[in-house]
Amino acid sequence: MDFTVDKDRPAAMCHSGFSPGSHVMKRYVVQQKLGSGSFGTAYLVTDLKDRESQKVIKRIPCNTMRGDATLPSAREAKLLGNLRHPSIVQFFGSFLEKKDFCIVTEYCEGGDLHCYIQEQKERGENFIEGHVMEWFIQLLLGVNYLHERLVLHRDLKTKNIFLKDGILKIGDFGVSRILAPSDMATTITGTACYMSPEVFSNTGYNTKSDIWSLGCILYEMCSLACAFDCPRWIKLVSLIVNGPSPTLPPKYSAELNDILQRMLMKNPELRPSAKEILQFPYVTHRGQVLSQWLQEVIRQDRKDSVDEDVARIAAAMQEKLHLDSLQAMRVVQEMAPRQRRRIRHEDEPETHRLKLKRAVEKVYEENRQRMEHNRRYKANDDVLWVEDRTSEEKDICSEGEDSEQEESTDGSVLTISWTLSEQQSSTLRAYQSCLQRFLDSSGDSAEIQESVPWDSEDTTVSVCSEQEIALLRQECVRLLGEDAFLEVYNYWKQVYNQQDPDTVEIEDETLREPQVMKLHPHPCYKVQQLLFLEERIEVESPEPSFTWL
Ligand SMILES: Nc1ncnc2c1ncn2[C@@H]1O[C@H](COP(=O)(O)OP(=O)(O)OP(=O)(O)O)[C@@H](O)[C@H]1O
Repeated sequence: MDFTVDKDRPAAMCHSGFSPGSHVMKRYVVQQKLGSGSFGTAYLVTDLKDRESQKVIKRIPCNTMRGDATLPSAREAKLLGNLRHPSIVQFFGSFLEKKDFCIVTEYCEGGDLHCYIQEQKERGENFIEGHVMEWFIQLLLGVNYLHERLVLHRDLKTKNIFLKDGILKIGDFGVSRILAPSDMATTITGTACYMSPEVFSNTGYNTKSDIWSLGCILYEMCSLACAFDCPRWIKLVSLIVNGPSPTLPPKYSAELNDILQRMLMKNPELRPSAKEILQFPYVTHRGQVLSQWLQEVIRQDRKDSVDEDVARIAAAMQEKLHLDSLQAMRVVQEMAPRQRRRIRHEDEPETHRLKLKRAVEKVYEENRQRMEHNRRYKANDDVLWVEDRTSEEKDICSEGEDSEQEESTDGSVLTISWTLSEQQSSTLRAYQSCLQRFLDSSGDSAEIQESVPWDSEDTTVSVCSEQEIALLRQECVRLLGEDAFLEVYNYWKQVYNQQDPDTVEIEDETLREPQVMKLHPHPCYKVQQLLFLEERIEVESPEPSFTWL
């Protein structure tokens, strides 16, 4: 449903890229291309000036940008660097490479949430509620952080959420700002199925519009399908604006479904803020369980690293003793039989050494067993989560699970998916302290130090202007070429001029679907958006003149 283009992309849209092994800005070595999206191409790179860490460079052709937007874009990019939160993909900087604008961000090795959900869908299993709740809380903390700083994301979707060290991170919010710092292009041309009703009625995009999108993401995490989806733009709009809100599958709790319904209220004023959602008793309870569990994992991890040190020392001692014994044996072998008999009686130090060796072996074995016991971690999954299963879920999940699980004091089952690396453990510590701070302060925002003054005071922005529509039209022409654009545009215009564009049977020969729509569905979908917006701008009243279902 969104406009990700790669294979589908017409030749006109292809642009220059980095080749693997090449150096960029004498600092980054390109490892591989990660993929292409609507705005540009993402590459995995090694940063030679930052401990050879892995980062992502997103290369955006300047012709994708609105007008001469590079200067404001650079300013926006600089401001993005001020945002630091465990649930937000870190933005490192930007530069111009030839004629392309490049932004450098943190690399999230777990890929994006969209792919993760697709894989789960292929397995035919839903995520359990504990898993969804942990992700949801991570996203709420990130969105709350942005909103407290008066920053709107404007393009929240599963493709813009990444997994790193088992934590979900909101990314790509910079791209929309950087591409269109002075207008709202991305608000109207973003991914349609996450758009809120107010975007279509042109009453302004605000923090509550992000909440709507987050609600769509919550639904998708539970149902493994889009909350609102339809191949026809006009029908999709009608579903979002007037259709009923979807409900979660019955396996999820009434509390979670209630939260979803509140996030998907058609009237943005009735939707709760991220902070309010975090303060709902059900979410707070889950947050507390999660925070305690994280504390335990961090404590355990510290203890494990001490245990590892003890084991290393024990092993070194054992090796030293072994070498000493070999040395002693060689000396003894070189002796005459009489000499050997004599020293056998004087062999007190050797007996002492054997005792010491046995003691060290015992400590070593104890340590090994303890470490094994402590690591009741599963290595087959790339996600960190606390299970809080119903007994039925426990039965289902225990089939085929060979990892040991422990009941915590409040009955939740604790599971961690890996042995923590230094980086993972520091991410978890940052996340735990951020969650705990929120729980302790009940969301008190007095601590905000820096503010990123992008969005207006009330963080409401208009969503559509004639200029925007002109730009969208230009983009459609660029993507499809003039002739194909006109063919698709005229086709949809005629379809929409029918009495009920949704149900009309297209019998008229002149209304045969253009071939290009099959070849390049994503750009053609944009043409539908264009028509919708043109219609919107023509009418004075905020209500669209289409026949709504
Ligand atoms: N920080 C990152 N860490 C890991 N993978 C990333 C990162 N940023 C982007 N990617 C991956 O690179 C690919 C291209 O991403 P990009 O953001 O350009 O497009 P998209 O999000 O797929 O589509 P669109 O731009 O239409 O939203 C995707 O597969 C995405 O998962």
